[in-house]
Amino acid sequence: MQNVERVLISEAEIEKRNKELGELLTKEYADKENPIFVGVLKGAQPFMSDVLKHVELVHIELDYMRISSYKGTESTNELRVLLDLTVPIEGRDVLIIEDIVDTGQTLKKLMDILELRNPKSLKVLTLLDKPERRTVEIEADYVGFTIPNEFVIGYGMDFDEHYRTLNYIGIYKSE
Ligand SMILES: O=P(O)(O)OC[C@H]1O[C@H](OP(=O)(O)OP(=O)(O)O)[C@H](O)[C@@H]1O
Ligand code: HPA
Ligand SMILES: [Mg+2]
Repeated sequence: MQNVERVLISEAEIEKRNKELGELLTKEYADKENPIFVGVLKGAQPFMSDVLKHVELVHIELDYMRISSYKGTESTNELRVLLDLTVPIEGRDVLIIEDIVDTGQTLKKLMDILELRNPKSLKVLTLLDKPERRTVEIEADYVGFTIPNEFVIGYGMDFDEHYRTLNYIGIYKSE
């Protein structure tokens, strides 16, 4: 496929890991009273839907936020909240669901915003973690895969809004 240097994580590997993560979340959130899972749009959408197929709980509320910063392969350092939660999270167990933690700027900003609303707990699930690029100190609680310092596309992740529909994760090849 054009502009895919190579496949980094196949569809089958993603599926296998999603099942493990879903089963883990099922255990972790079974006894929580009023949990809410927050998907970060747009990138986390395919991962969130697929992982939730393996979460065997019916008492979890779902909501979404949208924060955007990337132009091409670089963070603009100008983070904007484009869509906010529709419900209060005070006193609730909140799980942020991300596709990737790269510099960590997006997650840091999101956590700062949500902490101010006094949740009972605030945890993070990310499909991918790219620790080599971190510019702020922040770690996710649950990680699907730790990846090298490469720009990735597919399975929700874009290069200028393209490639999100690939069913695998590839390394982007610039011309
Ligand atoms: O750790 P960081 O360097 O901040 O990068 C990670 C963030 O960047 C991407 O979002 P993006 O701003 O591209 O929005 P999108 O999900 O709509 O593509 C990704 O979905 C994460 O939210
Ligand atoms: O490697 C990446 N690919 C796509 N979007 C991203 N946003 C942060 N890092 C990445
Ligand atoms: Mg993006």
